[in-house]
Amino acid sequence: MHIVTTIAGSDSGGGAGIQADLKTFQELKVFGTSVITALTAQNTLGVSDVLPIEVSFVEKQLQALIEDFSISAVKTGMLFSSEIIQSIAQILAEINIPLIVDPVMIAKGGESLLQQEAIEALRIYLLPLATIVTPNIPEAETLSGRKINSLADIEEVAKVLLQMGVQCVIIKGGHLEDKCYATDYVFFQDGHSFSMKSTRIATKNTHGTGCTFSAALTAFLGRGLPIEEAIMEAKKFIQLAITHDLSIGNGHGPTNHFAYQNFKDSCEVIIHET
Ligand SMILES: Nc1ncnc2c1ncn2[C@@H]1O[C@H](COP(=O)(O)OP(=O)(O)O)[C@@H](O)[C@H]1O
Ligand SMILES: Cc1ncc(COP(=O)(O)O)c(N)n1
Repeated sequence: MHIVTTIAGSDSGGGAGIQADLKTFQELKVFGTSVITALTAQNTLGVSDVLPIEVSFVEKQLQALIEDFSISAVKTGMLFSSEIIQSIAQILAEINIPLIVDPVMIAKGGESLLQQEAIEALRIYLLPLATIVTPNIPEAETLSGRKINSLADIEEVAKVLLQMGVQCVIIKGGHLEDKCYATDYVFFQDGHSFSMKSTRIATKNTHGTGCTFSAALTAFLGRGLPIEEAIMEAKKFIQLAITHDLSIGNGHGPTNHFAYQNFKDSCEVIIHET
C-alpha cells in the first residue's frame, strides 16, 4: 500500500483542500494522510472565515506521520502563513520524498488563502524543495513577478520558476481565455517541455480543480508512475471530474472525484511536444 500525505487547509464544503485531496487519494487507491494548516468555513458560495492552526501543531502533525509511515509522495495546498511554510519546509528538507507544491493563494470566490508576506516564503523555502509546482496563471504571475499574455510569456515565467530550484513546472491554463480547450504547460529542468490540451467544459462547477489535479498527481507519483505519465494521468483525472460534475450547492460546485474510476477509458488529452 502506497502512503501519501497532503499538507493543506480544510474545506468544510468538501470540494477543495484536504477533503478533495483525501477523496482523490482514495479513488486512486493510495492511503491518504493529512496535515491540516487551517480550517475554512466554506461552501460553494465562498469562504466565510479562516482559522489558522498553530505552527507548533502543524509541525506535530507532520512529525507524527514521518515517525510512523513510509510516505511515497507529499503535496502542499493552502499553507496560509510564512511561519507555516518555513516550519514545514524545514522538516521536508530533511526527508527525501517527491514533493508537489500547489501554490494556493486565492479561492475561486476571491478570498485570500495565503497571507501576502507568505509569497516570498514560498519562493525562498518551499520551491527549491519541490519536485513539481502547479501554479494557475495568476499564481504563476505572482510567483515570477511577470505578466502572462502569450505563450512566450508562459515559457519565460516557467524559466523564472525553474531557476528557483523546482524540477518541473506545470502552468495550468484553466484561467486562459481559450473557449475550446483547457491547456496546461509542462516544463522540466533539462529543457524538455510539452503541453496537454483537453476540451474546455462549459461549467461553473470548478471548485477545487487545482487541489484535485495536484492530489491526483501526488497519488500517481506515490504509486511509482514515471513523472510524465503521472502528469498526463492526473490531467485525465481532473478532465473527467469536471466533465461529470455533480451539481452540488448553489455556487461554484465541486468536481466529481468518482468519475475517473467509472470513465477513465473515455478521456482524450492531446499532448504536444514543444
Ligand atoms: N472549464 C474547464 N474545462 C476543462 N478543464 C479545466 C477547466 N477549468 C480548469 N480546467 C483544468 O483544471 C485544472 C486546474 O486548472 P486551473 O483552473 O487553472 O487551476 P486552479 O483550480 O488552481 O485555479 C487544469 O488541469 C485545467 O486545465
Ligand atoms: C481549503 C482550501 N484550499 C484550496 C482552495 C482552492 O480551491 P479553489 O481555487 O478551487 O477555490 C480552497 N478554496 N480551499
